[in-house]
Parts: sequence; structure tokens; C-alpha cells
Amino acid sequence: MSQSEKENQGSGEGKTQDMAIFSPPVVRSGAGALNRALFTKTVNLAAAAVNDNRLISKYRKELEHSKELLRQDRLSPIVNHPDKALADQGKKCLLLSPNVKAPEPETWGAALKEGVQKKELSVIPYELQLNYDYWTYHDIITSILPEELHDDIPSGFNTAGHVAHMNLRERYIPYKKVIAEVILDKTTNIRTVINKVDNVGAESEFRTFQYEVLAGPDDMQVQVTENACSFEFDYSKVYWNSKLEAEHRRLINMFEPGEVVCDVMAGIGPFAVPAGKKGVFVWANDMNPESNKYMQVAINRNKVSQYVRPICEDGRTFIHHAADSVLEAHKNGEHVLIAPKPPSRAKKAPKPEPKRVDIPPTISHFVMNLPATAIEFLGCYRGVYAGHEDLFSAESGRKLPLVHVHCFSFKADDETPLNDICERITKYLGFPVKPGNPDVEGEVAVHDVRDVAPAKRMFCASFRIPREVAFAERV
Ligand SMILES: C[S@@+](CC[C@H](N)C(=O)[O-])C[C@H]1O[C@@H](n2cnc3c(N)ncnc32)[C@H](O)[C@@H]1O
Repeated sequence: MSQSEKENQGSGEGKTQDMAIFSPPVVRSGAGALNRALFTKTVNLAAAAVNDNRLISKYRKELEHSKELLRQDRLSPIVNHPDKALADQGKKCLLLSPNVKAPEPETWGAALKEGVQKKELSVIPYELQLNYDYWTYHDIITSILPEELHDDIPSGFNTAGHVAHMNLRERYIPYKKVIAEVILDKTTNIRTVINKVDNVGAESEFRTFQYEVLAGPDDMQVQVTENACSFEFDYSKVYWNSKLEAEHRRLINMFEPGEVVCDVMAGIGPFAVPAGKKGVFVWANDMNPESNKYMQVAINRNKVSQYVRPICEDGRTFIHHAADSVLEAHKNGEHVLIAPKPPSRAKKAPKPEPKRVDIPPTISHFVMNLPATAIEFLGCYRGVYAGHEDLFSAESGRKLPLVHVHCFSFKADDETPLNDICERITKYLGFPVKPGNPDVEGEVAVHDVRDVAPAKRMFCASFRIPREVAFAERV
């Protein structure tokens, strides 16, 4: 081996650092209480003590370039000198790669050797102390769980404000408390960890769930911000899913200021409140009285009471009631007045009049986010505008409402889910539909929203209510 080859090998160039030394100790404490003190470790390294602090940045760059500097996630290579007296004088060290050994100059690379030769550096042993705070959730849990559980370490959870909501698989249940404690320690802004309690697949009518608190206080009163609106609610009493923010935004972006939107299953208002904020009139219904209560809270918090009306009834009856009530509001001349921007003080222009926006006579969009069953409500559109063909005459320029109905279907790359969804819409609407352009009567646009299970996805189907359905006689 030539001298340069020896030097190369010694300096760690071309060699991967042995990073296993930074793994936490294996603490197979079982399902018992989490003992954070067991997660301490001393890693023996070498460090380049820098004689003059003004040279730190120069040597940091050089040693980084020659791959002699320690590169390890969440560890700064610049540390205080291990000698307390020198540290008190402000002396610093640069931590070196584990391949570099202080007593073995043949492991030092050219940059290090040169620094030592110039008496600007000295290479010293350094005992790096690592503890529980250093390691990630994954590191700690891997260290605790037995190896047969390493293949699918629980990592995902929903959050609602300070609450992390887990849905642990059966085989991780014995470790639920330890897992929750570590999540609590390692996730900023999480104060409570809960686990969904299996209720043998049965979902509650209001899409709430049974849970047990695994770590932190049993405090389910949460605050969240979504689409620039703030919500405060009891997460145990109403439905909330932070993973739907993009879907909420997608539909909100379709609504125009001054239009009317009827949200049939509005929850606490993640469609309604931001839509109201952009000047859309919203009739926001939910059958859960708790949702209705917290929607009112959100309306007040976000100052959208001029635009958003909370209603609490069965969505099936709401559909006709909403069409009638919007028309009534229009006939009564209900409107909002939008205060103009104050004129600049320099101009002595007369104060501009507020802008009046009337509630239009008809609904532009219905939203139905209750994916498990909403399609079954579609029969309720029959007769929604019975006797009101005039409202949608060619001269009026008005179109029948678009319905956006959420649903579940298969996960497949072909047309299977589209055809499945269209078949079910056909059945419940009582009118044949096929995949296509929602502006064409009898055609449906299907948007793929998100994965919900290995073989199941959530979709949103959008279509205009067919004339035959809208103008049918009410029974
Ligand atoms: C999946 S959540 C969606 C809530 C909200 N739209 C969202 O995106 O977060 C479905 C909502 O439907 C409400 N709900 C269930 N059955 C209903 C019915 N028959 N009529 C009206 N609302 C209903 C539940 O209370 C729940 O808030």
C-alpha cells in the first residue's frame, strides 16, 4: 500500500463513517414504564481542538471537505473544549469522524496533519454524551420493541390541535403507553395522545369515535387553523379530519363570491367558514347538535355571520328546505352590505356607498361529505326545484346546482371505481349517469381525494342535478 493510499484510508475519505455507534442502547424494557434514564451513551470520538477561535470556520470547511469532520444528524460538530478551564476561556473543538483516532496519527488526513504541524490544531480524545433527548421517536421505539415488531413501527397519527390520534394495530397494543409517551416527548405541540378504541367496525352516526387516553391529560378541547380560519371544538364530540384540508380548499376554490352553497353535512364548517370568508353565502347544516354549536363558535371567531347560517337537521329534509329557504331569503331582499375601503385622507372625495350584495334566488353548489352513505341521500334532490323551472330559464342564465358528493370506492388504476360510483349515483338519483363532464346533463366528474385503507379510496363525484330530477313533483 502506498503512503497516499494509507493516508486516504486513515482519513476516512471514501469510507463510510460507522454510524451504528450513534444508535441508542437496546432497552428491551417491555411494555413497562418508559425509563428515559436508560437511554444514555458515551461515544468515544476524536476532536480537533482549535487554538484560536478565529480559525474555527476555516478548519470546519477544510475538514468537511476532506470528510474528516463528524457529519451526524442533529449534532453540531462545534463543541466546547472538554477541559473545563479551557472551555471557560471559550475554547472550542471540532468533532471528527469516527474513523479518526486521536492517538493514531496515521488515521489523520492531510488537513488535520497540516493544522497540527502549524500548531493551530491539536487532536484530542472526546467523550460525546448522548441521551434520550438526542434520539428520534423511531430510534427510541426500535430500541424498546422486540425485533419481531420492527417491520411496521407505528408512525402515523391524525392530529387535531394538541391531540395526536392513533389507530394502533392489535400487535402493538401491549406497548401502547410507551409508544404514546415517546410520541408526546418527540412531537412539538402534542400534549395528549389517544388511541381509537375498536367498536367492531361500527361508526357512530355523527362520525365521532370512542377513544382512550394513552398519554397526557384527557383534554379534547382543541384549536386548529385551516384554510386561514380558526376553529375551536371538543374533538370527542364532533368530526374533524386535518387530512381533508386540501379537499376543503379544492371545493372552496370553485365557489364564487355572491353564490349560494348548501353544505348538507357541514360538520363544524371547514367548507362553510372559509367560503363565507370569501363572500360566499352558505347554508351550513349538520345533524349533530354539537357540530352545530361549534360551527356557531367558528362563525363568531371568523366573523362570517353575515354569510354563514348554521342549521341542524337531517340532511335528507335539509335539501328541499334549503332550496325553499334560499328563494325565500332572496324574495325578502336579504343581502349583505360591504363597507368600501376608506378613501385616502389626502383626497377629499365623498365617502363611497357600501356595496350591496343580494342573496341570489338559487343554489349554485350542494356539498355532501359523508362518504359512507351520502350517495344514498341523492333521492332527496327529486323535486328540489319542483314548480320553479322559470328560475332556470335560458334567459336567466342560471344553471341547476352542482352536487359534490363524497364517497368511498375501490382502489384501482382502471375505470372500476368510476363505474362503481356512477352505478350507485344512477341507482339513488333515479337518473342514468356516466363518467364525463359535470356540465353535461347525465355526466359526472370523479375526483380522487385520498387513500383511506389498503383497498379503499375516498372520491368526490360532481354533477349537475338533472332537470328531470330537479323539477319532478315533490312527494
Ligand atoms: C365526514 S363528516 C364531514 C364533516 C365536514 N363536512 C368535514 O368535511 O369535515 C360527516 C358529518 O355528517 C354529519 N351527519 C351524519 N348524518 C347526517 C345526516 N343524516 N344529516 C346531516 N348531517 C349528518 C355528521 O355529524 C358529521 O359531522
